[in-house]
Amino acid sequence: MTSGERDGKATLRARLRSFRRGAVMPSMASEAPRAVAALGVRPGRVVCAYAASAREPGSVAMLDALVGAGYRVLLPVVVGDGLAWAPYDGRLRPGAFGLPEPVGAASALPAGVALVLVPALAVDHAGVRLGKGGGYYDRALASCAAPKVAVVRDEEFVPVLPAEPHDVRVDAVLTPSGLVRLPLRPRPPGRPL
Ligand SMILES: Nc1nc2c(c(=O)[nH]1)N(C=O)[C@@H](CNc1ccc(C(=O)N[C@@H](CCC(=O)O)C(=O)O)cc1)CN2
Ligand SMILES: Nc1ncnc2c1ncn2[C@@H]1O[C@H](COP(=O)(O)OP(=O)(O)OP(=O)(O)O)[C@@H](O)[C@H]1O
Repeated sequence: MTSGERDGKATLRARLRSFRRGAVMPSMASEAPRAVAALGVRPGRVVCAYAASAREPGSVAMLDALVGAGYRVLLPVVVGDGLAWAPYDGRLRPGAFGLPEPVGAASALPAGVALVLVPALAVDHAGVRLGKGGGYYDRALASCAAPKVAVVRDEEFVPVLPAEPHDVRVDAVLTPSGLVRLPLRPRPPGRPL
């Protein structure tokens, strides 16, 4: 990626962040457990989620609803330039970047994770995800085999985003309108939607 393309990613991130300022974020409390179940994940399995900030779709209600649906929920904890994972037990405290973090002991991503809900600023039709720019999720999920589902607002599911080789593609996108498996198959030329 050239420095121009990198600037493009940064500009896009700034625009997407300002687009969220002042907007009401969806709680995703009903959508998230429904999507996890729709992807075939049974109660009792481990689902990685995230504790949303005020400017991200998602909520504590989403985490409680996942627990209520019988999933074992893990949340990320920033450790250096990596992520560790700790169980969500109903308690959160302020962590790195002012984001809420779980209170219990954190460890490496365990084997047997059934699905990962991933925060994003935007996702494209190919499954390319634009995050906050720290590269945390790209590093943490580089060798994670579980399906990855990015959670964004409807307007943030867009046709094309800039992609780099290290960007971990997501397998689906969840918005308040529902779950869409990715990549979306391109339409044959000349065929209308
Ligand atoms: N809810 C949530 N949890 C998450 C993430 C996320 O995007 N959302 N992460 C996703 O990777 C990881 C944390 N990574 C982050 C990377 C950058 C920034 C960020 O906003 N950086 C600003 C400065 C923030 C500040 O200190 O004021 C910046 O770099 O400009 C936040 C989190 C793990 N946990
Ligand atoms: N697998 C990786 N190994 C090493 N460095 C990486 C890896 N993935 C990302 N990075 C580093 O992280 C930087 C930021 O990556 P990128 O712009 O894709 O972040 P992002 O996906 O938006 O952020 P996040 O994953 O935290 O939400 C990259 O420039 C790169 O240096």
